[in-house]
Amino acid sequence: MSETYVFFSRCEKAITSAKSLQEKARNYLLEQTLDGDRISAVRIEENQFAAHGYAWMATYVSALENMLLWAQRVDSENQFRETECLILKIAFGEYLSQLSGGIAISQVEILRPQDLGIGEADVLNFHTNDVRALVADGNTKENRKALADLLVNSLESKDFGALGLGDETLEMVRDQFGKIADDYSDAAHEWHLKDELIPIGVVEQLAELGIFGLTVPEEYGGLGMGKTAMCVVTEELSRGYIGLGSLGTRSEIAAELIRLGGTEEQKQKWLPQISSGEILPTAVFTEPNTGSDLGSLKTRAVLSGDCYKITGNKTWITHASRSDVMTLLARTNPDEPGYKGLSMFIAEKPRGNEVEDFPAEGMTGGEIKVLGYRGMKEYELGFDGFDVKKENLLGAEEGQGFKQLMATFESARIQTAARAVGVAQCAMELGMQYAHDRIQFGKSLYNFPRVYGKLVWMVVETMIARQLTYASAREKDSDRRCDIEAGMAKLLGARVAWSNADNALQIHGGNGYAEEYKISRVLCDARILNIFEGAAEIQAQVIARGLLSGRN
Ligand SMILES: Cc1cc2nc3c(=O)[nH]c(=O)nc-3n(C[C@H](O)[C@H](O)[C@H](O)COP(=O)(O)OP(=O)(O)OC[C@H]3O[C@@H](n4cnc5c(N)ncnc54)[C@H](O)[C@@H]3O)c2cc1C
Repeated sequence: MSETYVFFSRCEKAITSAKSLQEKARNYLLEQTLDGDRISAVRIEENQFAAHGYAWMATYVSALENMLLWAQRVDSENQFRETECLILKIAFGEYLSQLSGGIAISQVEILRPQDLGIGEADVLNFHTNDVRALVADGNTKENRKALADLLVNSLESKDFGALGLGDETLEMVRDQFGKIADDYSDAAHEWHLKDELIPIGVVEQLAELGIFGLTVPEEYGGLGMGKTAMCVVTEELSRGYIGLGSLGTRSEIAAELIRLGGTEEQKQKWLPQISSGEILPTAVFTEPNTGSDLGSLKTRAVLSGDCYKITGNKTWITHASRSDVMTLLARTNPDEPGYKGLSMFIAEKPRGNEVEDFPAEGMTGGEIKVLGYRGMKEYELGFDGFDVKKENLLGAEEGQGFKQLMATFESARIQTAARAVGVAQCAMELGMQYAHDRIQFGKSLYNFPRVYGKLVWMVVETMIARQLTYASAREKDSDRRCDIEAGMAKLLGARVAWSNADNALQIHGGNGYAEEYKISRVLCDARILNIFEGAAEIQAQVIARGLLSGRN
């Protein structure tokens, strides 16, 4: 029996133990939250810390499962080298330890086993010989040092462990977009510092490469690629700059909305123009008093002749000025205060110009200055009798807006998870470069265990977040429901991006705090990932509810 085989089979058995632990937590939570045979929303909220902690626990277990699948795939391609072996060892050692020792669901909230009704005996049962062996030979100082030695030239070789994409086309796509990301890396920092829009020439270049229609079916003018390709492109562009990786986000949302919820006529009309990048969409959902609880939004749409008149306020609208069409969620039925009264519109608007950001009748707007995630700019918008043609009601049916939007959440979250992985990789690479260049106490920072230890963990955890993201994309590509998987990828990815950025800045010392250094920007860029596309608490809620109701 080969050593690799023994290792994999040990990982498999540890996953079985982790799943038993997860099952104990689930049973405990069901006891707390079941009202008859239904899960009670009120009781979930009363037990929110435990419920969200359970979501995190399940995310860790899924992460381990997907890491093992990754390793097996890589091994089948004869690419399971010492680097991949150490990544797997450290990942298993650390996450298994945290499962029974405590998971930081935020910097100030540590989930302990007892919070989920898991007693000492259960923890002892979890610590099987296999789990103990993996922890003992997991995130150890020897393994961290060995991996740090193997990664010493990674910035030149761009080899931070085999990705296991298993597809030559995807590898080529990755190379192509990776080069673009590298080419614009310096310019992007200038756009950020000057708080400028990404130059339109760059948008046009990316449009020509098809990023706006990547996943749109070919019959509607897109490239007809899967969500896995979307992840690869998004990750690489975001590694250069989150703004580049986010240019396609609103096109992806609009295209999904129209593809899944539009009439055939709407698909024929809008999808080709979105795919080519001829029109840039913006997503207009959030309101000043309504963010996470979108179902209660207030902006009204009243039918008057051939048009709906839109009245109300929206906020946090990305790329709003330089866009040509808004996917706009508004209330068509005032007697229905919940999500059932909402409808989605494909609202045309003129693009902003040098004189006016919003040269449209019935529409005003103002820029919101932000810490990071610049390059497209954020706006608050006011609508006062703004006209939207009746034919632009999505699906030609009122009251479907929230459902239509929910149907796009999986894809949007997978795309955001990929952005997070790109930002995490960027932070790690910046930290590694600085650690090599900076000499203190007569040697480069990379030589200190507390410095390479941070970097090694960044490499490992970025790979974990990446594999979870690819796994959710594969689920989506197989047409399976994957709201839980997408939520897990987004939840973990956002944390990894933030912790990588924070720790890479730490490695930069004082210089990291200077605007001149890219890591200062990456820290600000990374922070948003835990807030938009569903804040971390909302993702945890979705995951917990889904798992408690028996979906996985
Ligand atoms: C840079 C940026 C770009 C954006 N782009 C767009 C865009 O293009 N289009 C658009 O429509 N919107 C956009 N948004 C809005 C974004 O989607 C919202 O900020 C997000 O949904 C959170 O809503 P909120 O800010 O109102 O926070 P709130 O809903 O007020 O929540 C604040 C915090 O409270 C906590 N919280 C909320 N609900 C719960 C709960 N049930 N349980 C426990 N904790 C909870 C969370 O920690 C959350 O972060 C953007 C936001 C930003 C900052």
